[in-house]
Formats: sequence, structure tokens, C-alpha cells
Amino acid sequence: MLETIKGRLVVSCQALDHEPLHSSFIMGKMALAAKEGGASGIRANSKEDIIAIKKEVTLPVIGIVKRDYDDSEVFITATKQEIDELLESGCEMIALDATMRRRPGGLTLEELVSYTRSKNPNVQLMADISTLDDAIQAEKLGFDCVGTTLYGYTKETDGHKLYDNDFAFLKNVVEQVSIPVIAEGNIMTPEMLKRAFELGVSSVVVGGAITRPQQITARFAAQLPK
Ligand SMILES: CC(=O)N[C@H](C=O)[C@@H](O)[C@H](O)[C@H](O)COP(=O)(O)O
Repeated sequence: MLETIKGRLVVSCQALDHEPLHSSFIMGKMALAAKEGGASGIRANSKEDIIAIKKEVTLPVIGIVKRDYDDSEVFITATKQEIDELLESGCEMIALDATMRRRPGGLTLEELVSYTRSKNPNVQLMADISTLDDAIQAEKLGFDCVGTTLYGYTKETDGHKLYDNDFAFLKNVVEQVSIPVIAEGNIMTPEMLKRAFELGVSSVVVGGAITRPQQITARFAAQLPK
């Protein structure tokens, strides 16, 4: 999958159960629309959505399962259960939280990587990181790529946006790791996508700016005359 999406756009088609477009059928059509618009890959949440998406497009899928656990802040592909669901979904790549935060049940990231590799060595692994240390650790653990997905979404990075200071964090990650870097998180415009590629990323994931109408509407509404 990494080769297929190199230099290309991945569209994240996700709507959680509290969002208006929450529906596997709708996410399938969203993926079809993204493909027609030029997407070379899809990022999707849950086995059900991935199966529905694969009925609509042949594009490769980065799969996650978002699930909250009482004993951990980790919610993206946190345990073996989510890995098993994604392996059943047929997605080409699995993305998992690769921060250093405690996982549910005390499972380590290394254990989860080994588990996944042992179950299906052909599925590529994407590390959703929030810090440079996460990225360096992910490379050491054998991830196929890192994504800046959680930058700004952890206690340590709260309040930051990927594009801050002309993508300073992204530049740092690209410089410090030798595996492909995928820019993901608050890529709001085509110009930002272009800038991310200029900084040397392998691919860019865009979600809300394309697939969350409530978010897009709010950005327009914010410009209404007072
Ligand atoms: C923090 C978190 O849960 N991010 C999720 C990761 O899968 C998605 O909700 C994002 O939409 C995706 O990362 C793309 O980012 P953006 O929607 O900003 O283009």
C-alpha cells in the first residue's frame, strides 16, 4: 500500500456514532466520491465501514478501530481485539496508536506489533504518533511508516496543530526517521497538502476538510458578517 499511496492523497472517511454521517453505507459512498476526486487510498474506522468501503472502491485502505477503554487514554486500535477485527476486514494497512501511553490491560506496543506480524505479516503497519520520540520508537519497533495523526491530541501536545510554524513538527519527524512519514491531522487546504509534500512526506491523509460537512460548514459560518 505504501508504494500505491506514495506522492498521493489518502482520504479519511470516518463518522463516529455521534456524527450525522455515521453509517457504513454512507462511508462507502464517501470513499467512492473520494476516489472519483482523485484519492489513491482511504483511511477508515471499523470493520463494518471497511467492508462497506471495499464494496464501493478497490483503493487500498488504512484501517483503524476507535474504541474507548476505562483504563487507558489510547483509543485507536488499542488492543488485540481491534487488530483481529481489522485483520478480518481485509484492509491493506493497520494504523495504531503508537504513543508511549499505557494501553488497556497494560499491553505493550511491542507486544501488539509482534502479535499483528505473527497473525498476518503482509499487512503493513502505520504508527499514529504525537511526538518525535514516538516516531523514533515506532521505527525501532519495525513499523512500516509513521503518521502525525495524534499530534495535538494528547496531553503532551494539546493545543498544537500540525501546520503550526510552517509544519515545524512535521519537518522534524521527516528529518529524524528513515521510514515513510504520512502527514495527517488538520490538513485543511490543498495548499497545506502541497506544503507537506514539499517537506518530504510520503503521503498525505485528509479527513474532516473533505468528509465532515459539519466541520466544513462551521468554517464557512465562522466567516459570516457579524
Ligand atoms: C485525532 C483522531 O482521532 N484522528 C482520527 C484518526 O483517524 C480522525 O478522526 C481524523 O479525521 C484523521 O486523522 C484525519 O485528520 P483530519 O480530519 O484533521 O484531516
